[in-house]
Amino acid sequence: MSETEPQAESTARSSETTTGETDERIREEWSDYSFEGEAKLSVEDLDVHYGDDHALKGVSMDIPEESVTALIGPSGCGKSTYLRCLNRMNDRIKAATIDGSVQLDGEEIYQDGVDLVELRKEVGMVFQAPNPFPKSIRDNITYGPRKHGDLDTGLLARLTGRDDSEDADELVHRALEQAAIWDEVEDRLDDNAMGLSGGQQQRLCIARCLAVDPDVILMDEPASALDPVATSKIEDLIEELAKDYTVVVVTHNMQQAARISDQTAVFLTGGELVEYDDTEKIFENPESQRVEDYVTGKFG
Ligand SMILES: Nc1ncnc2c1ncn2[C@@H]1O[C@H](COP(=O)(O)OP(=O)(O)OP(=O)(O)O)[C@@H](O)[C@H]1O
Repeated sequence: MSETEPQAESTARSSETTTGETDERIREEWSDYSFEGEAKLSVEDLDVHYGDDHALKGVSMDIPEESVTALIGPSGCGKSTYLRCLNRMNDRIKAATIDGSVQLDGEEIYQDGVDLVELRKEVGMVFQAPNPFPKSIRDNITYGPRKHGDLDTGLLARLTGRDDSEDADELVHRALEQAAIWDEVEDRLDDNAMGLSGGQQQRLCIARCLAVDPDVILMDEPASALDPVATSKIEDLIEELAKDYTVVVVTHNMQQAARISDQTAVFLTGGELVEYDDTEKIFENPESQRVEDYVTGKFG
């Protein structure tokens, strides 16, 4: 992980780097951006329109497995739109038209016949505001696996006499432990999740996402509604999760992106991905003047 903090002062740069033409050159250069390990997701020429609004313009980038990729940029530049394309959540938005390609492990997710329930199981999502179900902590965790049929309960289980409670208990323990919240809730698993603090609720939502055994976890500003202590726990957790999962996180907080991510993609107004590189490079020595201005706080 990068220890880098955003630079306080910008270095002098040629004015020509502010032109669109030069941004194009920069994009061509980093389109060869190479990282260690395999690409988990490969995005090619992704365009999204909401009606006449062109929200994402020809975005191409590969996302490496088992690492943290941060998406940063000013409000409205298309970060959440991009994130939602990675598990086809934009399909739910009537006005959205999506063109281009997204491959997960080399398989096109935008081809006909893709099972969206399976896809969203493999590519899970955690939202900005914690959104636990108004059910017990235990039921929040077992809900997904039951829905996907991974825990066989109900009529069939009763008829066959099969008792899956042990499996369920193991699963609940594992997911809560992985989300670093087990110690805080182990003696109140049957309490309503709505009684947890905001930070605990968000870690429960992460545990709920982990319970269905995803490969990729998409996070849309997962700590923006939390206080600094709860935020720090989520950041630690994200770094820990990246040992086993591919994490893609949208954040407005540049220090956070610098602290927790391995690579950073900078989107700027108009839905363009302007630069994508190792996080250290983006924060210490970006190619684009516009990116430097953004990460040093000159605009945005
Ligand atoms: N459901 C929607 N219907 C219509 N337009 C939308 C929808 N969602 C986003 N947009 C538009 O698409 C553009 C990109 O929005 P998006 O939410 O992806 O940006 P963002 O970078 O994530 O913004 P923020 O940082 O404020 O969350 C904006 O112009 C926004 O108004």
